[in-house]
Amino acid sequence: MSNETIYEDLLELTIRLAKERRVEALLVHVLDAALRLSRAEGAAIFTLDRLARHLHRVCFNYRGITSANHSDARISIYDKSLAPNLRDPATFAVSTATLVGVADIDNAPGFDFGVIRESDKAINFRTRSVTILPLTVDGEETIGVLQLVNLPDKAGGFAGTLPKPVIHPMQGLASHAAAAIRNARLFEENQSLIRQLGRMNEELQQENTRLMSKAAASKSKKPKDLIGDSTPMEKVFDLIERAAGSSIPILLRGETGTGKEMMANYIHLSSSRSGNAFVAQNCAALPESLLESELFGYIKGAFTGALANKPGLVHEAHGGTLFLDEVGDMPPGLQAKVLRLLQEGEVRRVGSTKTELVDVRIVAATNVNLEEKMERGEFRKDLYYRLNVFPIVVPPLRERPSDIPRLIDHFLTEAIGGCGDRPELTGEALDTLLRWSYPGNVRELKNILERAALLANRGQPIGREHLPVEITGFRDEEARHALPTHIPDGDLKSIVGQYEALVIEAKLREANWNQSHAARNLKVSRRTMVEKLNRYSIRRPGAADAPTSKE
Ligand SMILES: Nc1ncnc2c1ncn2[C@@H]1O[C@H](COP(=O)(O)OP(=O)(O)OP(=O)(O)O)[C@@H](O)[C@H]1O
Repeated sequence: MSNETIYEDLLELTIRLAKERRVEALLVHVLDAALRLSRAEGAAIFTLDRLARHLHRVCFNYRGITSANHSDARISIYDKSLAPNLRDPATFAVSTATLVGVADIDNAPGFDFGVIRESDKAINFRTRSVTILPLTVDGEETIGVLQLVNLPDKAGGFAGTLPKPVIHPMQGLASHAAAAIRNARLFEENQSLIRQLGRMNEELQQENTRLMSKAAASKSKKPKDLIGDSTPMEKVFDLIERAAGSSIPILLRGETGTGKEMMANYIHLSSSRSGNAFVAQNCAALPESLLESELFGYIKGAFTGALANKPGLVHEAHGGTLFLDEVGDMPPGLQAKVLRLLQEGEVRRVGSTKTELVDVRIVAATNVNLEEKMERGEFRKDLYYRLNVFPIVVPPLRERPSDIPRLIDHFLTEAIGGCGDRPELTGEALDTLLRWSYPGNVRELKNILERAALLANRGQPIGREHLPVEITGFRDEEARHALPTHIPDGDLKSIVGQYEALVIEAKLREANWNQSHAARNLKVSRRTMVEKLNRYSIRRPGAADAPTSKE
């Protein structure tokens, strides 16, 4: 092989190595070039592991039998007594960073060729001579060895070593190969670190999002005076928070006094509109014409007394929230106007021919059965469907008794208005409050406690005697169903009559003396109810007349 060919080969390899970033492909190039240059029968590359304890054969080409995979073939750098293993020619070359050339392995007593013979057996090969070049980077760090086997000898056999003119180029090849292998490994490590970092980054981002949503949830704008941590109320708050981000209309449903207005306010506070106004209007409180001018405003001269233009509540709520309480009682004429506001965002002031655009979110509330009203033609279907996009039902207090203790605490603190100590409750009074069914819901509890706080002497606890007779007249649910301990003498009809009177009275108290309500609960007609009230002379405490008329 001429010098020119050698250098051309080396140049080509250098170019290839510079381009190749995959370690395996690079090893194959190095072996090819080494075989061409040395004309050896086989070549292999061994590299040191991270801890420099073993040499691993990572690639070989013996008479065309190749492998570029990490194989199990490995040689220990240290012997059992942890001294460097200098008997094996490869570990000797790597430990001393010197070239080893053995022309005949059967006649080289200084070395142990056990590993070579073992691997020969595995591939049915016979190694005669071996030349091992250390793979050293920058003349400092040895990362492995290049092993050439069966170099040609002058006699045409394979007992040769590297001819002198090839030693130098071969060492050049080894040092290029060492640098390229190290760089490719660094590149692969970098890639895997980048992938690892990417995965860690993704995990961090997920964790961050989780923490942020947790923080957002704990930064909930729920006002402090909005009490409720029972499961039914948690569900309500969850729905509110879900809907808060959008501007869809919300319909709050629930009995009177359950806190619908407070919820409406909370919806507003949780939304992006919280910087603008929250405006509430009770639709049952005003006659139609007044309600219209209140809601939509008027222009000067629209009616007697309209001395100047006046904006309506919708204008005031621009950018914010308009709460329409008792929407079920909205007069039919106005329902069409509210529908237009909902659909187009358009309003027209009383007396004006011009329409204006406003941006308001509508939250409506009702304690009546809108579906029944719709059936009776008292509530527009289109408005119903438009309002009922996101209904939230606020449960009655009797369905969330676990909220009662905190509500009691809250209202008693409120009742003293920051003056003096909050009154205590006797166990009996607390028991009574916990057992009551609250037809008037939270508002009723609030009223009971405000009254009791006034009645109790300062410094004295609130007892049963400070609670309304309507509620102390009751025993608990079980007692109501159990037979009384004393059954009066008499015939069955009169005994049952006495119980009937007691039951009717109890139901009336429960319904706040609303006869129709009590009749409905007892599933009797109102006429039967009135008859029985007269028969048993039942009347509301404090009422003078006979109970035959309307409530
Ligand atoms: N969860 C609550 N925490 C504290 N106070 C409450 C709560 N719910 C209701 N209240 C109080 O009860 C009273 C009635 O509440 P609100 O007016 O919001 O009820 P509502 O359902 O809108 O009643 P209505 O249907 O009669 O208009 C208010 O004084 C309110 O402060």
